[in-house]
Amino acid sequence: MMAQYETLKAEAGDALLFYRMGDFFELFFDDAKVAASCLDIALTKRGKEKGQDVPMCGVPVHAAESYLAKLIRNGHRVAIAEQVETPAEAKARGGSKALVKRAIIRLVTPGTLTEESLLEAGSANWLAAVGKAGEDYAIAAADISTGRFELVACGPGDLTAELARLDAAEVIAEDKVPGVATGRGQGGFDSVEGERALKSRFGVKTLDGFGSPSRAELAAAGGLLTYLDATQKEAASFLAAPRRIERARRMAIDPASRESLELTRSAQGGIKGSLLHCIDRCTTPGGRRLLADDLAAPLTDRAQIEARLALVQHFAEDQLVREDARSRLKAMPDIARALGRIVAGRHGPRDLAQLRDGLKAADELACKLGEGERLPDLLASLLPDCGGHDSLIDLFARALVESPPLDAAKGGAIAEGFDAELDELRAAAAGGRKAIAGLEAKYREQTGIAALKIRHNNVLGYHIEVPAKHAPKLMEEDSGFTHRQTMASAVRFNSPDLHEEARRLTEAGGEALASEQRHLAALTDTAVAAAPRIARTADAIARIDVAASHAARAIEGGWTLPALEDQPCLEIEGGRHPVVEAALEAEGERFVANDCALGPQDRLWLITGPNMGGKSTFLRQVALISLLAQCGSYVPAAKARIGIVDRLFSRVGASDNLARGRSTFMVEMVETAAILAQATKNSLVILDEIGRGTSTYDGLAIAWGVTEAMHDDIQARTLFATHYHELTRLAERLDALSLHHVRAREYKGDLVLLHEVADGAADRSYGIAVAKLAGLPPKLLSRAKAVLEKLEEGRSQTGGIAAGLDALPLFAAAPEQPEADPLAEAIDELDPDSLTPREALDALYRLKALARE
Ligand SMILES: Nc1ncnc2c1ncn2[C@@H]1O[C@H](COP(=O)(O)OP(=O)(O)OP(=O)(O)O)[C@@H](O)[C@H]1O
Repeated sequence: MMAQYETLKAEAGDALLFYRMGDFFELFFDDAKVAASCLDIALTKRGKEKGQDVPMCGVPVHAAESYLAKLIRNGHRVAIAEQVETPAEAKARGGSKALVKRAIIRLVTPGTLTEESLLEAGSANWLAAVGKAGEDYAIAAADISTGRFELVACGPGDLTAELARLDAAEVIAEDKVPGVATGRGQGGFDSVEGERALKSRFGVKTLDGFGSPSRAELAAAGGLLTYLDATQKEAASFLAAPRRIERARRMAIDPASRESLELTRSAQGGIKGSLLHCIDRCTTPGGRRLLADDLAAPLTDRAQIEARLALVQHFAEDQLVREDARSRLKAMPDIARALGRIVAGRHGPRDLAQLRDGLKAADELACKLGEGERLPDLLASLLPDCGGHDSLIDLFARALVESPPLDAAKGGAIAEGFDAELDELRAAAAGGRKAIAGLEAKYREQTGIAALKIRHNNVLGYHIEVPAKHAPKLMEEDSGFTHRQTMASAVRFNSPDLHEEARRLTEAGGEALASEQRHLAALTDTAVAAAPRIARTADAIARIDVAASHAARAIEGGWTLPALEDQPCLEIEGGRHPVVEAALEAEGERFVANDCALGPQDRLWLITGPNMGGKSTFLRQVALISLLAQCGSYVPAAKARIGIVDRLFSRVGASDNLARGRSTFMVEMVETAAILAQATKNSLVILDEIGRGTSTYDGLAIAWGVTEAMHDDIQARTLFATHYHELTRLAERLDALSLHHVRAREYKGDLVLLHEVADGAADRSYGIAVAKLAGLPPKLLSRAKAVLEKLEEGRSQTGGIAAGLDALPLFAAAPEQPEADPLAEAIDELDPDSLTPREALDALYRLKALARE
């Protein structure tokens, strides 16, 4: 057995090996130690290897899924080694000592799950493979729980952003990829292999239909498909045809910006407190997954965005349509995930019934939605995808009982009347059960033992059981009963009649079960054959759900339909931060709405004001409103006109993140450098106190430089919140920069924060007033005030830290013209092709002389 174990373990590599032994999966050696501590189960030992105890632990097969879930969540991969023959087969093959054959039937990894219990209903579960060809990178991503398959080409610099968008459960690559934590794949990361694998999986002769993927994309697809084959073994995995994602048609958001805007996860790491949680009013898990996708990748194509918005408007403006659609959606099963399990062969009869019910509901929803007049184009294009499954629905409706069992093992999934032969077998089995009940009554009467029972167990099958004290009667030779087993308090018997009835019953039952299995297999085949179409239906339903969710959220929050523009403008009236507003509402407080107006003439807002005044909130709300609009959602504002944003950057100064122990001044600078390198005229940049994580002089100098660069070179729409009041001097010189502040008032010695954004710079910083709000001791505060007065006195005498800046040649930011270089000019004038050897030698002497000068 150990030899067999070693072979399988070698195949499993770094995955934990679940070695099937009877009703348990056992783990040995280091695997056992790792699993026992992760699962908090007992570590025991079994036998010896080279004189040492062999550590062992095990989990029962029937409960294996929950243990698997825990291991996977903790970052482990698990190889499942099953018995692939029965002990009887092993005996027949190799005698009584023969070892049952085992084989790894699946490698369970975070990115290749299909089981309901191992997945989160509302999030996609991506496996991403990184491919490379020359300097080009690409990602092939698959979610086999729903069949989605994407190819994305990207440069080395965009890779992390793209992986952050996917938020993959597992990332694999052939070699280490800079800046990305990846697992080892199973090879196949080359374009030739990728092309072959794609062609063979989708049965096509050319890849033109998939938009002719690049070499890097093919390499990624090759690695991905090889990994799926290696982990899924014999089981199929469902993949729709690959979709090539054009990055240019999505808003680029780098990982740091995603984090700082808390799009799909809050700063604490949970979904609560994130934008996604705040806007999600989806009623289906598929809708919820698509909403998360949409938020992670807002569009940049105006027509596409407007098409989505028109669908939301359709639902927003008609309460009846919206509510009817939402209540229908709410009752729909998750057909995408059911399909994933069916194709993988890890399903039960209930999954087939989910398809039946889901597809029927989808069809009915489509009919209902189709009744409306003047349907939005997007809806008109989605409706046909919702239907077309009539024959499958009809077949499944006839074949399956209303609510079939999870598991096919005990039968009872196929409906009565579907197959006359099956009905007969079932009737025979039922007759058998009745006959046995009749026998029980008959024997009680015959023996006069009221406590006589006919029971069933796996060892004896059907048998007669009487309390021990009555046993002698049945033991008599001519009693007609045969003794089978004596226990402490009861004795068990058989009888020829019972034996005969039991045989008939078992036979009929067994045949009925086999017949059910055949029907279920045929239904499964039908579903698998229709998989691509069913997946399209699931996609269409998800899109409808997302639109209805946006509409419901908009009505709930009084949101508005944004207008989109191709020019880089950004005009928001009465904008609100949806997450902060919801948090305030929960405490019975009111959010103060604010306006923002950025355009080519006024594209950089410098915002000052007291701590806690609402600067960060304002910055983020502007970013979130733009992002929501480009996802195709209404926005929390009274009015919004949004010029399409190609890239969104959000940076928070170092000290804001120090609590999490992640950000340092260095990271802040690296990120600022990234913005300067990547932002364009059409980007939206949000800088929250950049430069404050270092000494005042250095910080101000950097903030100053960044402001100038954003204004003069990048020219992106920018909001910059800062405590460096000295920066406000830039307003005099930079045309497209304007000053704003969050308002505060001191009332009877206390600070009142108004959270209103107003024009002009803040008059003072109110730092000490905020410290008072925070409850610093009065003695300390009066000392701080005294120090401040001294400092301010000093500032008025010397001009403060920004003294001397007025003398700075601000507009000499461009490097000065270098002095003319006669030597370079002389070399430049030479035309080597037209020189004779003699002239060339002369030229050389001339140049040497020039160099000496
Ligand atoms: N528009 C608003 N209406 C009502 N309350 C608000 C508003 N904006 C912010 N607040 C409240 O003020 C708190 C602080 O806001 P925020 O973090 O944006 O301030 P800040 O000016 O960036 O502060 P700091 O300079 O210390 O980082 C928020 O948590 C919120 O409770």
